[in-house]
Amino acid sequence: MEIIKDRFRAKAAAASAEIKEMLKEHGSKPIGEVTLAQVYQGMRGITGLVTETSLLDAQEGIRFRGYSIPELQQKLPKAQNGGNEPLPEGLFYLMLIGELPTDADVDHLTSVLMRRSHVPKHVFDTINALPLNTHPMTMFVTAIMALQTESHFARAYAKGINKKDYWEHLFEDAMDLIARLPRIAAYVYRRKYKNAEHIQPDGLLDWAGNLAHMMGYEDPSFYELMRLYMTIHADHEGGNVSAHATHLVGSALSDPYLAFAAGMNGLAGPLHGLANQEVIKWIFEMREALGTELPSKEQIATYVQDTLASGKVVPGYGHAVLRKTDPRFSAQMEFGKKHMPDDPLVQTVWNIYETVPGILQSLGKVKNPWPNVDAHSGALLVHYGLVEYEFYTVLFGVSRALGVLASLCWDRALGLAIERPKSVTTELVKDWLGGKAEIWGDTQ
Ligand SMILES: CC(=O)SCCNC(=O)CCNC(=O)[C@H](O)C(C)(C)COP(=O)(O)OP(=O)(O)OC[C@H]1O[C@@H](n2cnc3c(N)ncnc32)[C@H](O)[C@@H]1OP(=O)(O)O
Ligand SMILES: O=C([O-])CC(=O)C(=O)O
Repeated sequence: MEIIKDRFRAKAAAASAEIKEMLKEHGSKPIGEVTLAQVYQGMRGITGLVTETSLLDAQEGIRFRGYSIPELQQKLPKAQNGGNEPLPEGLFYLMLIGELPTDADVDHLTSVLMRRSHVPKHVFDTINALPLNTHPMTMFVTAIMALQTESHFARAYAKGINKKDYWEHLFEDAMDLIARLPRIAAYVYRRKYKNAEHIQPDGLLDWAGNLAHMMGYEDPSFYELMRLYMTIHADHEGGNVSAHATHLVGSALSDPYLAFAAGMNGLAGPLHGLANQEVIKWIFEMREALGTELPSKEQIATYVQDTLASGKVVPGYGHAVLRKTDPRFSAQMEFGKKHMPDDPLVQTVWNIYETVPGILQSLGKVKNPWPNVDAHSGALLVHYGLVEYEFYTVLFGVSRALGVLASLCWDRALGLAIERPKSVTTELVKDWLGGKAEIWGDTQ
């Protein structure tokens, strides 16, 4: 039995008992009011979910179990050969268990993931059956679905299991899936862009380092970037599209492969995770239109105005919850200053940062004019030669697995219910406004 599962069992049992008591005493306490506008506008600001792994503050940004990104960069274990960036395995441990891991905990987790990382041949055959022009996110999700044959949870459920034991089987799937994703992502990358010349995993490397290695990158600072990237993209509390979709589908007791694939289909949307590809595409198009590698701030401003005038969003800017510069953007900016301060593409990202917020602010309707995580990531990747921007969201997805699958373990361990909010028709809303109907659902 792996130590991490025993620790999770103990933590989840204690939390479950505490929540039961809390609900017994306070379950009928109102938590807020909902306006009609919120119902029509993406439920923004409605508290309706519990997610233990991280919490987002509109001003400060994300905290994972209470720790900010700079704190994690300081406190999480690093790669042994002089690494400076946190190992994402450590973040996974923190999100799952709720405590900072020791170096030994992370070492153990790395070896557990390595041991579970085998991907069956039919998954590769499934990827190979897709036409080469398939988007990498479609290949990635298709491979995850093909891997569903391996679900312990689905097998156990078909045989018949006690509700109390759901999480035990789900946990196995979550660990297996996280272990296998770097291999799948690297396979997609090399099939689509590197002549299908695949690279075997290196049993001595950490989870993110191995991903870099299997993709064919050998620069140690790219390994460091992957460790940082996989850490900062992992979780963003529960209401974002990928986390919410995973949670929602998992609430029907669809196994973790099915639930995670649903989350990844959401991540593939341009207003969510696909924005990282859109950002770099937009910058490349701008450079081409202006005929320069390093557009001036005035040129950028004009290009932004043109983008807005054509009815498009400026990718990488704005956020549904955040109201300041995303600390994930700042962490990447720090990385850029340290490793590639003179790179013209990275400098362009910084010049855009000085130009766009003022313009968006002047529109008067954009609630957050500041950059999000996706505004920066692509430029760092291009620096190391990873220019195939359609692949970027796959990297985001590998990282996001850590948060949403840790959360799924919590969902089942806490016995959370199938998600099923009430919806209404506009017809009913009009009747309600006219005093002819009630609108609330059964709250019991
Ligand atoms: C990992 C992530 O998912 S981070 C987000 C990645 N997505 C992007 O970067 C895409 C660009 N940004 C956006 O489209 C939005 O800011 C979102 C989707 C992130 C948030 O959406 P919302 O919460 O609805 O934003 P908000 O309440 O500020 O929107 C109000 C108006 O401002 C517009 N707006 C918001 N951001 C931008 C932007 N970057 N460029 C232009 N207009 C924008 C909205 O489209 C909306 O316009 P409308 O009233 O004409 O429909
Ligand atoms: O929180 C959100 O809605 C989007 C986001 O930044 C993420 O999921 O990382």
